[in-house]
Formats: sequence, structure tokens, C-alpha cells
Amino acid sequence: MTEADLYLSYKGMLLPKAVHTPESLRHFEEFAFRSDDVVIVTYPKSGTTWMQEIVPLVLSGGDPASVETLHNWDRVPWLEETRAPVLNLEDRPSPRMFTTHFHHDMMPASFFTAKPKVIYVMRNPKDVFTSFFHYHGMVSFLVDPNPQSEFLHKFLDGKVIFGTWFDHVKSWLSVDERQRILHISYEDRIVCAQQDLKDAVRKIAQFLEKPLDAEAIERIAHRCLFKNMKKNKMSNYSLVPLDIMDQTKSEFFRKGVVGDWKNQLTVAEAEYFDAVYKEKMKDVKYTFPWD
Ligand SMILES: Nc1ncnc2c1ncn2[C@@H]1O[C@H](COP(=O)(O)OS(=O)(=O)O)[C@@H](OP(=O)(O)O)[C@H]1O
Repeated sequence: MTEADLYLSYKGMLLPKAVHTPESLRHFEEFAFRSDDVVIVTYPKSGTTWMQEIVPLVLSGGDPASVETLHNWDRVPWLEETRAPVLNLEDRPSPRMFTTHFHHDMMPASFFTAKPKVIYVMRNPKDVFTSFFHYHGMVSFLVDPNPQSEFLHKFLDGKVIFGTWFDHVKSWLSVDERQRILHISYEDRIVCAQQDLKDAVRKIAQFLEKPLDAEAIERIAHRCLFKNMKKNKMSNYSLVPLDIMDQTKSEFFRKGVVGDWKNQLTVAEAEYFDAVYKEKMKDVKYTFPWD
């Protein structure tokens, strides 16, 4: 199927029609944030699912109940998606947890007045592309990413769902309010060394002002390792029907590593990617772990 069949255009950006409707987008625009909400923000394939596991565990002091009984899309729902209006989010007790893939300037008015906390996760865009490519190959409501070289141009030009990685990252890096936004990278924190995950859990707990003892930190870090999360059916998308997400083609928990782009991009594609990156990111002062 073509982009015209599968996507709608919203504020100049493509979105998959299967999970975004005019109603869900209106619900997003009118959503009333509270100051004690926690919002996970990512460009797709940057570590969303990992954060949807870690934040509920941190806020519950390590109690696994919610991550064992609720799908991640209901546990920390995407505010722009079709499930959001039916989940009675207004009635959820504080602190509520949400996810969004939207850019900073697309956030609803209440976001700027209530000022909830934000955890912004970034990942090397070449690895994002690699993960995105495989994801498009197994999800029926997204376009076929082949041929790869064409999809790469679309990715770099923002002619993919959620627009360009560059604009997304730049929009969220422009928010410099340390009390309110935590910028964290997949590479710094997620690399599957247990120690790194403990550091990540500690940092997130501190940011969310949730004191945790060493044993709780250890337990959360262990649960959030790639190999352990991959077994959690409430997080691994195994309950999504095969005709929507065919994990025989590529698993959602695919590799969970840093640098897999080296196995995906040709030398010429990687060089082209680097040239575009250099141009688009030339005014960004932030030091990324992949630079
Ligand atoms: N715990 C943990 N540790 C390491 N890596 C992890 C973890 N959880 C998810 N992943 C990897 O994250 C990639 C999916 O990204 P997202 O969760 O952001 O996807 S989505 O936007 O919600 O569709 C996807 O990356 P790739 O393996 O490179 O495709 C997942 O495998």
C-alpha cells in the first residue's frame, strides 16, 4: 500500500492512520496536563519501550504489578494515539505517565502552563534508521521500506512518520529547564551492562524525586535489561496480531545494541548520512555520545 493509503498529514507531518485519527489528535490538542505528570518523549525507535518499563517501576518503588499486568501502550499511553481518548486518562491518579512522539512545538497549550516533567530519550540516528527500517518491514500499517536507499532519503528528508529526526531532537534540546526535562541517550544508559542500567535508574529516580534503596535500583535495572524485557509479554508486542505486526519477519526486541547501523548501511549510505547530519546539526551545541 502507498503512503496515501496508510498515512494522514498532520501539521506537515505524516502519521499512520491506523493509530491516529482526527478524534485522537483533537483529544491530544485539548488534553489537560497536570504539573505532576511525567511525559516520555522520543523520536520512534529511540528507547520508548525501555522507558515505558523503567518509569512505572521507578514510580512504584520497584513494584512490578503494572508492568506485569498492563500493556505498555495502556501503562504509559501515547497521548496522540487512538487508545488515549478511551482510557479515561483524566481519572487516573497522579502521578500519571504518558508517552508522545510529537515535537516540542506540537505540544498542547496545557503542557506549557502545567509544565509536567519530561524524559527525552535520544539515540544515534543511524541506529534509529536501522531499527525503523526493520520495524517498517514487519508492521502492516507502515509503508514497505524497500528499497533501502530510497527509504534512507525519505528518512533524512522527514518524509516518514513523525517527520525528521533532526527537527525532533533539535526541538526538544531547545528546552533548557533542568528541573523539568531530563535528556538521556540510549547509548549512555541503555547499553546492556548492568552497571549502566543502575546508573540510569538512579538518575531517573532522582529526576522524578522518588527515593529508592540500592536493592530496588538493582531489581529495576535487572528487569529492564533487554533480555529480560524481551520476555515480558506486556512489553514485547507478542500479543499484537500477526496481520498487524509480524514478528516472524523481525522481532520488536530485535537486537537492542549500539552501532548496528554498520551492518545495515553501505559505506556510501553512511557517508551520505554523515554529510546530512553534519549540515543539519551544525548549530547544535549538545555533545552526543555518538559524535
Ligand atoms: N531494555 C532494552 N535495552 C536495549 N534496547 C531496547 C530495550 N528495549 C527496547 N529496546 C530496543 O529499542 C528499539 C525500539 O525502540 P522504541 O521502543 O523506541 O520503539 S517504538 O518507537 O516504541 O516503536 C529496538 O531497537 P533495535 O533492536 O535496534 O531494533 C529495541 O530492541
